[in-house]
Amino acid sequence: MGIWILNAQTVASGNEVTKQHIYVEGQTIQQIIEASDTLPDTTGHEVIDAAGKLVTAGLIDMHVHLREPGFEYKETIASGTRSAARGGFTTIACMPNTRPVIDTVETVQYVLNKAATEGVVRVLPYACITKNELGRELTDFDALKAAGAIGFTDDGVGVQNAQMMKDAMAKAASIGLPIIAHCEDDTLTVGAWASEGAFSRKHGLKGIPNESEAIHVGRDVLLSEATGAHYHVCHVSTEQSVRLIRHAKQFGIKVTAEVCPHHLLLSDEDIPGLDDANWKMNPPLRTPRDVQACIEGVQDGTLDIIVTDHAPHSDEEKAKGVNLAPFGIVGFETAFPLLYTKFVATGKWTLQFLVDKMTSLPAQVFGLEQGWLEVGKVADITIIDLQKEQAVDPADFASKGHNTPFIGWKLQGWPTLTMVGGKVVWIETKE
Ligand SMILES: NC(=O)N[C@@H](CC(=O)O)C(=O)O
Ligand SMILES: [Zn+2]
Ligand SMILES: [Zn+2]
Repeated sequence: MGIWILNAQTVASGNEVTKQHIYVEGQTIQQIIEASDTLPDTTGHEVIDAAGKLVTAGLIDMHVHLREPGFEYKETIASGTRSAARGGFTTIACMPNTRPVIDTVETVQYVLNKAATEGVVRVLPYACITKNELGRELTDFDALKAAGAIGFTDDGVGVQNAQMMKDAMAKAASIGLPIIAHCEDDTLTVGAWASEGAFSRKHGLKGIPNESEAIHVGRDVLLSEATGAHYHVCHVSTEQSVRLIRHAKQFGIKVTAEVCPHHLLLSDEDIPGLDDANWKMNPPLRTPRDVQACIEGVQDGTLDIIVTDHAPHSDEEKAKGVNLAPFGIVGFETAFPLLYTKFVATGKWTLQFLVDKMTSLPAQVFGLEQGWLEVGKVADITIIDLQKEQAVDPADFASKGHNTPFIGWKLQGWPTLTMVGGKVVWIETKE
């Protein structure tokens, strides 16, 4: 007994879709056939009617915060993976800035065990570059890799010391895992939460300058060149970083990069004022010129993939005001609709371009086997209603976090079903 997904609209090329029937048995896609008037014999099988809907490989998000262990009031592996499933994601890579941080074999195993027992999508853990993310001493990369870590990052903070980063890259290169870098020079960002730009000037705030990010990018592409490490840049937000990454790629340096939907869609000039911390995230919303540079970076491949940096915080924390509230916004449940509505429905990107940025390209960058809707591949599948229009309402989120600046945005392209390894883990129920 298997599952037939009938009349699926799958991405052919560009904006073209093909109508296909997909047969899943066990954990695998067993058959994909061109849809004709005669339906396949589905006797004895489960049937999912996908007529009129887009069917893609499950979305992949390589930068998320699940908050467990330690910050279960913000999110758990159970709630975070449900939120991911609702956003159409089937594989997610989680950041180690938990409490305790993920810097030991035991903590990596804790995340993997929780994900296996309580999670509904695939969870790939990153481990810290330095113990406690303090930047003083490298973690045991060999042991962490053996425990299941897929890369190393001190996300939440930048690695301030160049020698430490060089040692980390040399070690990572020797065991074939990437360094995933939150790029921020602390000496340039103290006491600031908004970008240096029209908003910070208007309100007389100290601004976070673009160099605080780009200085690390520049340093680290050189360290990547020197060590041969795969260097992946987190949440790129500035024109200067895009330029440096583009340049490094031209020299054959093994650098890849990610960008978040909010850095492609919002600038500091959109921040409504000083009383809503849902506009506070790290890196901050930059100037319109940076937004444009990030869009161009995505379009020419400088920025390889799109990630959410899903960073849930409690309503109480976010209500503390812009100075005291923590940095971060949720992302799983709005990412695809935002990008589809603002870039594909407007004709700027093709459907194929967006889907690749969220499926096969992250798979390629990180060497994952998921990410393709093909016979013989694992049945991680997302069904999306491109016509359905709905306003963003955080009350609908499966995430414990409601911290989004996109409240009320009318969007199209909402996921309706998510399948992981042949098992439906989320399905839209009609209200
Ligand atoms: N992005 C954020 O604003 N916050 C992240 C940390 C991070 O991604 O640097 C968090 O952990 O809350
Ligand atoms: Zn970060
Ligand atoms: Zn992050």
